[in-house]
Amino acid sequence: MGMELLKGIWESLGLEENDMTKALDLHSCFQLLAGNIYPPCPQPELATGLPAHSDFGLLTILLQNGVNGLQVKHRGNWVRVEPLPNSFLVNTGDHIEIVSNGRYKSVLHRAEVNSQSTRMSIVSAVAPSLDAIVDPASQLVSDEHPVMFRGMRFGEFLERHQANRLREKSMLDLIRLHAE
Ligand SMILES: O=C(O)CCC(=O)C(=O)O
Ligand SMILES: [Fe+2]
Repeated sequence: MGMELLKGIWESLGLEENDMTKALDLHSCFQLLAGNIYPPCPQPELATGLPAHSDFGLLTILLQNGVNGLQVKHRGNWVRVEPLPNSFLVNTGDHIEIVSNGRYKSVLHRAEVNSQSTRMSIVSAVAPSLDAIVDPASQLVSDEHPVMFRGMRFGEFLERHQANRLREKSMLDLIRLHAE
């Protein structure tokens, strides 16, 4: 499913699927499956489920147990995302922002808790191969669109990500070459 979605994204950017599969070594891509559990909290207004962050990787595919909690930042405001029954929610990750030279943005999101129900989510991340050096696709760099990020081996990005606290889009800021 991730690969089908990526195909559409490459197409929307005018990139060749084969080129991207090769550049990011997607035949041995890094995939991570993680589960989050948010038990009911007696004072939800004093607690955070997950602080605001963007995900590493290209896409994250999220399955929720039908309990509200996810919020995304949209035009400066936090917006609640209602889980739709029998659906996956897909977030764009930092590496789509890097590869697309900023055409796509990674989604800033957070999870809140509530006092009534346990919330659960399962996250599947689709990311480049650990040894792939991820940098903006050369076809998307021009005088009007100067290169926005420096290249970094995905494995190194991940190690640094794991060593840091989740904080907004701080990982992208580490490799950003121009202020937005
Ligand atoms: O629980 C959620 O809805 C979000 C989980 C999440 O953002 C993450 O695990 O990165
Ligand atoms: Fe996330």
